[in-house]
Amino acid sequence: MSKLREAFSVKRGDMSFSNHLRKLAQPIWDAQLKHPFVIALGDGTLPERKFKFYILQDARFLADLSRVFAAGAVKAPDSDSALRFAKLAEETITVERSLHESYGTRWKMSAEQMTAVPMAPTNYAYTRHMLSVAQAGSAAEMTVVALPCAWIYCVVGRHLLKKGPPPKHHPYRDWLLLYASPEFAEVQEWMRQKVDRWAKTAGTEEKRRMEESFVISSRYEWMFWEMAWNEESWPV
Ligand SMILES: Cc1ncc(CO)c(N)n1
Ligand SMILES: Cc1ncsc1CCO
Repeated sequence: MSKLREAFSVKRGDMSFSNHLRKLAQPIWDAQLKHPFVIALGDGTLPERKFKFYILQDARFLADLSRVFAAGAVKAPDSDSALRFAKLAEETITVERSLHESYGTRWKMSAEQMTAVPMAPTNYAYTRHMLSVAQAGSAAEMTVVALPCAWIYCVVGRHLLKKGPPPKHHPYRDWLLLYASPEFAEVQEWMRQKVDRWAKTAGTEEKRRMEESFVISSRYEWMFWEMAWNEESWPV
C-alpha cells in the first residue's frame, strides 16, 4: 500500500477494532517475547522447578478461564456464538484436565493435590479481573478481556517455533506444539471476528472499557511469566 493510501485508510478508520487493540498493547506484547521465562521455555533451558510452578498455577488459571467462556455463553446475542463459547468452556476444562493427568503423573501429584495449590497473587488478580469484566460486561467486553489469552499464546507459540518444530527430546515440546498449533490459532481468529463485529455497534464508553480491559489483560499476561520466573508468593 502506498504511503498516501495508508494514511488515508487510517484516517478513515479502516483498521479492525481487534488490530486497533493490538496496536495499543504492542509494546507489552513485544516485551513478552523478550521475557526470560519465555526465552528459556523456547530453548528448553527453563529449570523444571519453574515450569512446575507455572503449570500448577496455569491449571488453576484455566479453571477460571473456562468460567469466563461460560459467562460468554450466557451473554452471547446469538446461538452460534453461545454454542462456540460453551465449546470453549468445555475445551478449556479438557486442556486443564490433561495438564493434571500428564504432569500429575510426572510429578507424582493427585488431581486433589494439584487443585489445592494456592493461587499466587498475580494469578489471583488476573483471574479476578477477567471474571469481573465477564460478569459485569457485554459479550463484546467478555470476549475482549479473554482475547489476549488466546492471541498472545498463539503469537508466543509461533514465535518460539519460528525456526522449526521442537526436537523430540525438548522438555517442553508438548507445550510448544499445543500453542503453536493451527487449532489453537483458530480460537483467537474466531474471537477477533466476534470482537470486530460487535465493536461496530458498541458505544464510545463501551469501546473505551474494551481498550482498558484488553491492555490490562495484556499486562497480566506479561506478569504471569514474571510470576512464574520469580515463583511469586504472598508477602505475608
Ligand atoms: C496465563 C495463560 N494465558 C493464556 C493461556 C492460553 O489460553 C494460558 N494457558 N495461560
Ligand atoms: C483459550 C484456551 N487456552 C487454553 S485451552 C483454551 C481453549 C481452547 O483450546
